[in-house]
Amino acid sequence: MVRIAIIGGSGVYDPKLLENIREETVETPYGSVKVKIGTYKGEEIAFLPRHGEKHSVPPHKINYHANIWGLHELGVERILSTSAVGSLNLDMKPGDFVVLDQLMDFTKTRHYTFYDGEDSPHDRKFVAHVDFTDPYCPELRNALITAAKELGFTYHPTGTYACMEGPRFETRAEIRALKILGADVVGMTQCPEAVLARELEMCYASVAIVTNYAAGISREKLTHSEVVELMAQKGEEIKLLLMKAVEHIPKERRCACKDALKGATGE
Ligand SMILES: O=P(O)(O)O[C@H]1O[C@H](CO)[C@@H](O)[C@H]1O
Ligand SMILES: Nc1nc2[nH]cnc2c(=O)[nH]1
Repeated sequence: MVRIAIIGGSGVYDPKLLENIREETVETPYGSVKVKIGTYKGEEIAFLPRHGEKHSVPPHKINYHANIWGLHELGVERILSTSAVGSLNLDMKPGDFVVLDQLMDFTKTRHYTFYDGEDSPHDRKFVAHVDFTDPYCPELRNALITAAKELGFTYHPTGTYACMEGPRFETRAEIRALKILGADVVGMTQCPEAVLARELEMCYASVAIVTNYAAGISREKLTHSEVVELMAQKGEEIKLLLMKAVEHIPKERRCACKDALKGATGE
């Protein structure tokens, strides 16, 4: 049974961190999803690159529902992900790791839930309003923080992520507004990925890697190539961090994530 999955963001396209890799295609009510499954220190781990192996899928077109449902079908309970972000916080410099603890959703065209009542394309045809006060699993956050500490990486134990629709980068005015609202970093993929995991009672956490200062803070033009370039430079560290974090994931789940649907459906 595969209990742990890694979702790779921009710059994290292959599971070179795993051994004995096989590929599985999982059919879901939202379409099929290809997942690579390998082992790390005897533990089976699933890996999927959210933009596809060749970064062919833009953030607003990712099939988040198939990805999360597919991992759930495999028996995954814990998801670690990476997110390349722009920083609004001068203390969070390019190359720094940020273990996200909060998010704000400014996306516009996405589909945000598995629970569409009668319209749901599966047998979960109920209404559900999950608690999302703390959108990230505390146990997975601790595993990431402990790993970053042990590896001596420059990291920030908390950070608020503003999720924008994209695929364009932000205007100066949008970053000014997001800063007033308390965002530390900005990206385009945490929503709905994080809440869909919560809706299936899976633990989810994301380590953000700052690739640039955000629009208006950076003096340079923002480019995706700069994002991918910095992620490539950090590739080895990201691999080490994820695998060290896997070692620190408790076998038993004592977090609230596993009971997310309790009370959410009004039953
Ligand atoms: O969040 P990940 O998947 O790391 O990707 C980030 O990198 C892209 C911008 O360069 C956007 O898709 C943004 O969300
Ligand atoms: N939205 C957004 N996503 C990013 N990913 C990496 N850098 C950025 C950025 O500046 N803005």
